[in-house]
Amino acid sequence: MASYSILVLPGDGVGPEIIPEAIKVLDLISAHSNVKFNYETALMGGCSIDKHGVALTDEVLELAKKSDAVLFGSVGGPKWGAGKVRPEQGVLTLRKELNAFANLRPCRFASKSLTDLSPLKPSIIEGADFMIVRENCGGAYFGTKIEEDNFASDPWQYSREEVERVAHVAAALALQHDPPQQVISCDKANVLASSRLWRRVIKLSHQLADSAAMLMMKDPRSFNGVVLADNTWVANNFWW
Ligand SMILES: CC(C)[C@H](C(=O)O)[C@@H](O)C(=O)O
Repeated sequence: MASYSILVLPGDGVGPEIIPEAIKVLDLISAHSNVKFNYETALMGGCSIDKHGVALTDEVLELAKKSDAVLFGSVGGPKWGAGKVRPEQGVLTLRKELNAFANLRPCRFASKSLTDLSPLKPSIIEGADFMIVRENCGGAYFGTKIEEDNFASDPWQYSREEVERVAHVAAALALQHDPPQQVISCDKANVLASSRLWRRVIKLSHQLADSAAMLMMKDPRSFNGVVLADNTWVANNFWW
């Protein structure tokens, strides 16, 4: 029987509520297959700040590196604010240190009965089924920041290699379907140099992010397939 170690980081807020449900699903998979999961639980985020003064301790980072997978809930909350030590530092460090450069965010309804819960009308949202592939280790989140009293900067940078590797993930997902699904790359190439690099590297169909966001609300089914976007506001704001 194959056995995998999973580091469980429930985090803050809704995390401790949803993670036990996710573990029930994993246990069910385990009960019906030849796979066994071994869980170890640790702190990350605001709960770690409360106990250790940092969002992610070196010990937990080491555990994450040694594990086969990390199951993470959520971090942050008004209690911790946006001071020098922030819960979000935990998840950003994990993404970078584990090189988790492709963040998959599905947009689909597991059951038709759930469409009534959407803020969009069922007639608009029914049948929407796309996967947002968010680049997860670059862009303005990770450039070397300058933070002074009267000046601040977050360089929004990408290398060709960073764009290529996430584009390969998007393409691999699209190619799992027969015929292959469309891949739409969303950017701000009318303003950002880094977006124009994306367009030079990725020869696909492109959409400006602002019009894409509007179309996603108006006609989400037209995005069915794979939607690729960079790490910063583009993909983060598509997540609804
Ligand atoms: C917790 C935070 C750093 C994170 C992000 O902005 O990437 C979250 O909002 C998300 O979208 O996964």
